[in-house]
Amino acid sequence: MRDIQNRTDLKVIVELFYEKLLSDKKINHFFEKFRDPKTLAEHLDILVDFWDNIVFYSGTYQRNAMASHLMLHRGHPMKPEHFDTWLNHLSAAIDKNFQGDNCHILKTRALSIATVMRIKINELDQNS
Ligand code: HEM
Repeated sequence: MRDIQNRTDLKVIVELFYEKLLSDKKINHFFEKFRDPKTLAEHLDILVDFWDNIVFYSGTYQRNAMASHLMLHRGHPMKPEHFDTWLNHLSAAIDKNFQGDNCHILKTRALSIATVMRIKINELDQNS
């Protein structure tokens, strides 16, 4: 198996990742709007930009992912088990087709961003 090399590879990963998220009852209530193919396609393009920026320093993602999730949490509370499920599906989607340093970078960054997100959500809950 080869390593993640470009945006096409990242697209393969996010497509499989979202198939997994949408078919898992433990987490799919967050993702219902992405059952619409056009909404999903637009979102996956944003995710490819996000990971392209992290793995290949492309400068393609200039939005605020943290703020989106803090807003999401108000309507759909994000619990520790949701983060575990999310991370497990991401790892599985990578491992299906790829292995190597870039896979490791992507997984490590996902875990560290998820950890910061959980801390910020916790702070938000304590201050409300
Ligand atoms: C429990 C875990 C998570 C859930 C349930 C979740 C769910 C979602 C949902 C529903 C959206 C769409 C928000 C919207 O457009 O209204 C979204 C966007 C996004 N998520 Fe997550 N997420 C989780 C964790 C993460 C983590 C850990 C990362 C990064 C490592 C991440 C990266 C992103 C990015 C980049 C977007 C696009 C934000 C934008 O529009 O710029 N997510 N997420």
